[in-house]
Amino acid sequence: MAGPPMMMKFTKMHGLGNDFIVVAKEQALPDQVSILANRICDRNFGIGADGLVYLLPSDQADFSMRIFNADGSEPEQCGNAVRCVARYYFERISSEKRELTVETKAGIQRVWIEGDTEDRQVRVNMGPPILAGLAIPTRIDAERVVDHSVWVGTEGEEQQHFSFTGVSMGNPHAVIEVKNVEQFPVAKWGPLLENHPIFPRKANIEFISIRSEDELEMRVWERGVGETLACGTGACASLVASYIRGRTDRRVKVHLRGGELIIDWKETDGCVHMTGAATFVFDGVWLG
Ligand SMILES: N[C@@H](CCC[C@H](N)C(=O)O)C(=O)O
Repeated sequence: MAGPPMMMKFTKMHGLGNDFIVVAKEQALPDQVSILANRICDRNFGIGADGLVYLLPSDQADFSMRIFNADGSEPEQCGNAVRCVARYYFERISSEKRELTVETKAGIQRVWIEGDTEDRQVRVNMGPPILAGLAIPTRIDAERVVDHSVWVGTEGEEQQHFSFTGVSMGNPHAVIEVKNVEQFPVAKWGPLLENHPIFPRKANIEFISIRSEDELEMRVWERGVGETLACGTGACASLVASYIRGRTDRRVKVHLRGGELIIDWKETDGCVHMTGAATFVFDGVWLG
């Protein structure tokens, strides 16, 4: 661990409005990186972002990525951040190859840089979903957690019933189908579900409405962040849950508040591929 940076160069990027402060060319994480993430992601007193992302050296892949949520917690995975740092690496560090490998806490991922600068898309193989209850993790000892009932609310207050399907894409997700996701009070029920004791490491909560067998709408309450405009792993989890519940095909377009992602759960190897935009916003210097 290195000492805290006084001045730190960063690049602001986003994947469909899921925004990150990307820090590259450091050799190691600074001390107290969680406190830094919490301060720097603050939208009033910091730069403002959903997460702080470090692009670091790796001896197993082209580079490694560590991400910290806005509350300072470190998730295992982040689909939109992987796509952002892959684009960063390709355009700012080495454009030698369009197929890259990225080491994350959830394993090594393969990423493809597709299209021209104007219309650049980034595809990532997010690996196979984890469906076993205890592995997601949930407190349910079952091979799959499909349409499992939970009640949320506090004693004396309004109680609400939900049916969720559990999926891990390296990080834990609970997917809930609702009638009209656009009108759904995500900020009311999201935090109660995120912190429900059925999820020992909390969970990201996706609320979805199915448009057709190949299109769905999704809003997300992210663990450690709150409602965000998009979530890559959440979109993958939503497709997996919808397919195993017989509600969609294996390939869908996911409409998020910040844009669209194409999610494809390949029959050949059981891996979930995600394709979408990753966008540069600006470069800056954090004065700590
Ligand atoms: N926005 C992300 C997921 C970020 C991590 C998440 N908040 C967690 O704690 O698991 C994505 O694009 O996947």
